[in-house]
Amino acid sequence: MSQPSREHPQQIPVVVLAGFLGSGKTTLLNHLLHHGGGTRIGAIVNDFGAIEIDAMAVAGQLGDSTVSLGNGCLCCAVDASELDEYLDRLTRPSAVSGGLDVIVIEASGLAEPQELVRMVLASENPRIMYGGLVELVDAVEFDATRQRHPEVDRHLAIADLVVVNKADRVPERERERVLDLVRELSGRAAVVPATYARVDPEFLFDCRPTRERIGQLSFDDLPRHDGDSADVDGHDGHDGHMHAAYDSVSVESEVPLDPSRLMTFLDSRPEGLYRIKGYVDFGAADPRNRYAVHAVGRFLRFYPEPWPAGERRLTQLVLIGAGVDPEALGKELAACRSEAPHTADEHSMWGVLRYVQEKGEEGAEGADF
Ligand SMILES: Nc1nc2c(ncn2[C@@H]2O[C@H](COP(=O)(O)OP(=O)(O)OP(=O)(O)O)[C@@H](O)[C@H]2O)c(=O)[nH]1
Repeated sequence: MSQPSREHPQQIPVVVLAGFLGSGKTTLLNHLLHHGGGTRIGAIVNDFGAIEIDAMAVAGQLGDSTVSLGNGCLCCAVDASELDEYLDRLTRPSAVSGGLDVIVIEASGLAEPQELVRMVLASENPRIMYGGLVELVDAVEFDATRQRHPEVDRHLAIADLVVVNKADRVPERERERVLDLVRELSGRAAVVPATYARVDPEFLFDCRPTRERIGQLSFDDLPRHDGDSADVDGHDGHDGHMHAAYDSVSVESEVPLDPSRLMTFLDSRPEGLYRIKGYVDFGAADPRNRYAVHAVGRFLRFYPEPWPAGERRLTQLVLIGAGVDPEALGKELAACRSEAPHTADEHSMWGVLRYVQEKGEEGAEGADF
């Protein structure tokens, strides 16, 4: 979307990637990393939850050009000077050989995008420039998300690019309806449908020089919502933010989980438990693979993948929900630990395998968090 101008050839565009929980932000970031056509991408990954699942999912692909902001919501967890520190790290001439072409900040699914944009605009780092806001929309969940979070409309209104994702999961007429609605709400943004966030990377960053962005946001363009007294650093009351209503639980276990117990837990998960992500170790039930797990609303999928060599065998899960009892959820998950982690029961994985994607059924890029 944005490109260093001739006057500031070394300025690196910083693109903010936002969108509600599970809409496909990490999938898009991974897509860009795979299909960026040689563009050197730095990433700042922010997660809501104490275990950095998203950072793990992109780690290894970026080497020293990724930094992770850890627990909490970017718009609250750090102030502009802290963000600057991360940007400095990525833009230091020695940081990545040859330098980066673009930096992508993957916001937590509960972030307030305008706060992030403000932070980038307020950055004192002369080597960066604001490169635009990309909003991901889950086409399946869009109506329900808007109902629960009317502020989504406000987020779309300041976006530069809206990717209406999961097109594969809605019939064509429904897709067109959502696209029209998003176009109406987002005003000046380019709106593109996508499956597995496969959009042309050129939508986000220009691989060739000098295309100046038209109508780039400035502070004045950023709407201030009711009660928003944010200063330039983006510090304000956070009561109206989406994350104020959400709780997250992080669970880590060295004892493998019992597949049947976990499925009982997942099949009866409470309505408000909107998002689950992480990796599960089923121990002797499948010693070769770890299972990436994703739940978004009522959608559930497991993605088996061979344990990386030398990786500690751990289950790491982050659960995010509204109106849930984090302590009770933690206890329920703890009760899913296997009592006989070294004994395999050949039937025990059946429940899990129902939720494993068939080859060719979904995106070829597999488990993208
Ligand atoms: N069917 C389908 N699934 C998708 C698509 N895009 C992403 N997914 C799946 O949706 C789930 C969530 O995707 P992520 O990329 O992790 O979403 P996210 O926005 O980073 O999630 P949070 O970090 O929790 O906010 C994963 O299981 C993805 O594989 C799509 O276009 N179609």
